[in-house]
Amino acid sequence: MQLRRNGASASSPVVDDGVNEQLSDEVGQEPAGRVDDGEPEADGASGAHAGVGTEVEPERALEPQPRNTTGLDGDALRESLGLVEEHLDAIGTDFYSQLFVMAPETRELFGAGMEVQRSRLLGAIVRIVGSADDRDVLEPYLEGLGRDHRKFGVIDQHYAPVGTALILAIRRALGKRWTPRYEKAWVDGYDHIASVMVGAARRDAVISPPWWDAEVVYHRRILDDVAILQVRPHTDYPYRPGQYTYLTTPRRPKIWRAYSMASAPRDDGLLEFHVRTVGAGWVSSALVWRTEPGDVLHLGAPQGHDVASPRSEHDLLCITGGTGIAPVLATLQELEQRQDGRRVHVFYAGRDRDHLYALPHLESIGVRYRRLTVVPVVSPDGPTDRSPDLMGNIVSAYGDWRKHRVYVAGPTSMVATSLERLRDQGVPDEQVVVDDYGLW
Ligand SMILES: NC(=O)C1=CN([C@@H]2O[C@H](COP(=O)(O)OP(=O)(O)OC[C@H]3O[C@@H](n4cnc5c(N)ncnc54)[C@H](O)[C@@H]3O)[C@@H](O)[C@H]2O)C=CC1
Repeated sequence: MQLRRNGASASSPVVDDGVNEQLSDEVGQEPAGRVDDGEPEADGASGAHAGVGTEVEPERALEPQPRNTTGLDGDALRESLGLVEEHLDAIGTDFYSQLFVMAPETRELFGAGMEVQRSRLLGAIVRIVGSADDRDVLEPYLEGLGRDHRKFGVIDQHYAPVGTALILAIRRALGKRWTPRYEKAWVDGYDHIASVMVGAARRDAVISPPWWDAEVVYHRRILDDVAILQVRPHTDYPYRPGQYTYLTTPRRPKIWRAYSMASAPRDDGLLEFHVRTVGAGWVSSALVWRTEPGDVLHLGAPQGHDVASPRSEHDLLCITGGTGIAPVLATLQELEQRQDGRRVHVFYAGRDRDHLYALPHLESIGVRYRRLTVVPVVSPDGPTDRSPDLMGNIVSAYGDWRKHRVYVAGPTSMVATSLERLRDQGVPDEQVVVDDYGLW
C-alpha cells in the first residue's frame, strides 16, 4: 500500500480503458430508481404515440412528445404540489394528525419524534410526483418502499386510511385552488402507489422476514463520539459490501436509522457497524452511549450498492470522511479476500490523526492487498477552518479519474463539493455512486 499525506504528489493512477460498465451492482432491496426492474415498458395513455390510421398534422408529428408510461396525470400532481411547496411541513403534520384520528392503531408503528419520519414522507412524495410519468423510475422506487415498510409493521389495511389522510391534507392546504382534476390525479396516483407497494410487500413476505434480530456481541467506543459494534443476526443476513441497512435499538424502539455494514460477509455471520453520535440523534447516541453486548437490534433488509461487485473490473476511487469509511472497509475486505486485481484509491478525511481511526485497519489491508493506495486528508472541523472544496481539490489534483468507478460516502458538504470537482474533470455521473441512504 502507498500511504500519502494531504496534497501528495499528483502521480497519475493506473487506469484501464473500459467504459460504460457500472461501478457497482444494485442488489437486494434498493428502491432508489437507479435500476431498471427489467419489466416491459407500458404504453402510456398520454397519446404520445399516434395510433394506426390516426390523422396527425405532419409538423406536430415531428415534435418530440414527452412519454407517459404510467398513465398518471403527473402534470396535475406536480402543479398542485408546486402550489403548496412552501407548506410541505404543515401538510406532513396535518397528514399524521388525520391519520392517527382515522386509524389510531397506526400510531403504534412509529416511535417518538416524528420529525425525521415526516421529512422522509415528504421526500418520498416529492420523489414520486417528480417521476409520476416514468414507470421505469417510479415502480422500482415504489416496490422498494413497499418492501421496506414491512419492517415498520405496515399491513395492507393501513394503505386506505393513509391515502385518505394524505389527499385530505393536500386538499386542505390548497383550499379554494383544489380542482376536480387535482382530485382525480391524486386519487388515481395514490391507488397506483398503494397497489405497487402492496404487491411488492406481499412478494417479499414469501422470501424474507420483515426484519432480522441481531444480537450485539461487541461494543467499543473508539473516540468520544464514535463506537464500533459487532452484531450476530439470529438468521442468515445476506448482503454485499457497500450496502447499508436501517436499524433500530430496543433503547429507542421503532426509530430507524441507516448505517452501512463495515465488514464483508463472514463465515461466522458477524456484521460490523461504525456509529457516530450526531447532535442529539436518538438512535446514534443510544448506540454509542447506551448499548452493550446482549442487546438485540432489529435490522431492515440490506439496501444500496454492491461496490465490490466481481462483475466490475474497473479501478475504483473511494472518497470518504469520518464514519463514511465503513462501507469502504467492507469493500476492501472483500477485494482482499478474493485478491481482486483492480487498483483502489481511498481518500479519507478526518479532523486529525486520531479521528482517522480506520488508518491502522487500512494499512493492514494494504499489506495484503498491494493495489491499495490510501490518501489521508487531515481536515480541521468547521467550515471557517477549511475550504469546502478541500477534498475535491485534493482528489482532482491527484490524478485523472475519468475512467475510474467512483464511490463517495461521507459528510454531505464533502460529498457535494467532491462531486462538483469530479464533474469538472469530466467524470461521467453514471460512473459515480453516492451513498444517499435512499433518502426516504
Ligand atoms: N456510519 C456509517 O455507516 C456511514 C456514514 N456515512 C455518512 O458519512 C458521514 C460521516 O459522518 P461523520 O462520521 O459524522 O463525519 P464528520 O462529519 O465528522 O466528517 C469527517 C471529517 O470530514 C471532514 N470534512 C468535512 N467536509 C470536508 C471537505 N469538504 N473536505 C475535506 N474534509 C471534510 C471533517 O472536517 C471531518 O474531519 C455522515 O453524513 C454519514 O451519514 C456514509 C456511509 C456510512
